[in-house]
Amino acid sequence: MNARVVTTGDAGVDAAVAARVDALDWARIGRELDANGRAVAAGLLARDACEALAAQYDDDGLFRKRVVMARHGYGRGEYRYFRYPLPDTVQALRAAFYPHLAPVANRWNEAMKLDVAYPPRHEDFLAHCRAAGQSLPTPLLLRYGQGDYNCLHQDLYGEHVFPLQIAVLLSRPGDDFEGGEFVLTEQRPRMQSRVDVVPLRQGDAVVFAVHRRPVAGARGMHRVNMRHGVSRLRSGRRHVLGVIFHDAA
Ligand SMILES: O=C(O)CCC(=O)C(=O)O
Ligand SMILES: [Fe+2]
Repeated sequence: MNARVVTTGDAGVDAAVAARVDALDWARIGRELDANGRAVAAGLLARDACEALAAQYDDDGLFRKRVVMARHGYGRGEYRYFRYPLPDTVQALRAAFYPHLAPVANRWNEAMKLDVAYPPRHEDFLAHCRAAGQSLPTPLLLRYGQGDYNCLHQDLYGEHVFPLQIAVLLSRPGDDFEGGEFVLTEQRPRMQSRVDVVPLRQGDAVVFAVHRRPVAGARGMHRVNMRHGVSRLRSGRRHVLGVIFHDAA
């Protein structure tokens, strides 16, 4: 955990989340990310933690910006970007996931012949973002109601991009909402796009590619372009926590 970012101070929350993230099967997650551009960490957050996070949506003081998706053609539903300092759980997740994902990101960039290397600590990567004018926090909470959806997109906020991000489903599919599936699409060179529906339960985290990832083909490595979104909710209400590792300009 870094000392630079001031949090609201529950060291127990930070330590428990960090321990849980460190205990994930990172070899499996790395293999699945390489193979499919996404991997699921099941049961990352307990039900009470999910409900506490979802309830934060109405706490105006926690956020720097609210986006009503329909106003921008992004979909239907809304989301809010947290302000710094991030709530403990969000800060702990961001700081704990990054060091496990940086080696995957570096491997991908090497495979794609992209001349960018990510430092081992998130705080050092954020310093690069800030030096390029990207200093606004990007972690967000999303809220969807009946009929809402999130169009396919990529969360790019400037020159500096960390190629993986996570989303944690905070609501219970089948109980709190119906529909609202997390989907990824993969656009391959000179081919039609492929869709991947990622089934999630409450508390599951999906780690996924933000924009480009390397895929081994018959004639060597090529880049595919990824997008993610959410299919229409048929009923109920769905909350998600999104953790993006680069900051925004
Ligand atoms: O609601 C979702 O599952 C998708 C959230 C999303 O687009 C994000 O976290 O960047
Ligand atoms: Fe997104």
